[in-house]
Amino acid sequence: MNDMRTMDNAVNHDTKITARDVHVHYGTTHAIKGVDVDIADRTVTAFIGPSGCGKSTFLRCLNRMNDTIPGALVTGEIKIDEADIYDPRVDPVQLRAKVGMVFQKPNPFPKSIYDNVAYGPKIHGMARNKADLDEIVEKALRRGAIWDEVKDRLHAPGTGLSGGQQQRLCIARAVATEPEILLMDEPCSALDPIATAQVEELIDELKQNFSVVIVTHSMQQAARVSQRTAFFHLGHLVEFGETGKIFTNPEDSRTESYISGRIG
Ligand SMILES: Nc1ncnc2c1ncn2[C@@H]1O[C@H](COP(=O)(O)OP(=O)(O)OP(=O)(O)O)[C@@H](O)[C@H]1O
Repeated sequence: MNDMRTMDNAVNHDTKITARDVHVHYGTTHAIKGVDVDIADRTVTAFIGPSGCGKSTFLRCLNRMNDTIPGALVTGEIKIDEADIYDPRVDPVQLRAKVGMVFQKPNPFPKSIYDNVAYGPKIHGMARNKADLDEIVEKALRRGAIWDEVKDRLHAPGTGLSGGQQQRLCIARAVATEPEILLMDEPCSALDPIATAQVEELIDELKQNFSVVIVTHSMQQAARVSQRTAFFHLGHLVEFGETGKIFTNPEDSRTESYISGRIG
């Protein structure tokens, strides 16, 4: 692992997240086994690996979403910008504003398009008045690459949009609180190829401002959108490095088997 980290010169951004010896247990299931990783700032990092290997579990460690799962126990150390996110003084709600999340299935609130995006900035006291809030909503919808499609129907329900539009609305909602990191758990798995291409293009733009970590079942997607890839297998982070290298010249035979379709 250490060799992989130092050999990986493809992205030179600073480290945003460090994880050391992270383990996750769900009751008697040991889902994550001693993961060490450094995730770079303003970079797309993909988590790949066979079903059940722990990708989503590890992703949820990064904004303490596992706290909400009864019986889940996370140990080890995870730091964002050198600060331990599991320190008891950290408020998980504030943390999740800084580390936004987009889920597999688009999940807009049963509210208007405007209110979906305005909700987070409102509860975090980001707007002094209505004009401020309007500006925040517009900026987020633009960053979500959906402004042009919704600007004339901001007060229509978010649930009335197409699946791909709903997912971009959810991305706009996630970026509205000005997070620094965006976690995406298979964000395109419910989308058709056109909507998938739009979201992938958006992910590419988002990396200018955010660290993006994406769980994907599609190796093609990982290759298209990410600069770094982590391959998980049976709860271990087997290999982590520059995406091109992972897909063309992996070090570990398990990675090789997975990318060539022999496991998974
Ligand atoms: N809420 C939970 N309660 C108990 N066990 C869980 C829970 N979530 C995940 N697990 C277990 O932890 C392990 C890792 O699951 P996880 O969903 O993180 O894998 P994954 O790689 O994201 O899988 P997939 O690609 O199928 O989504 C599996 O054995 C799974 O059954």
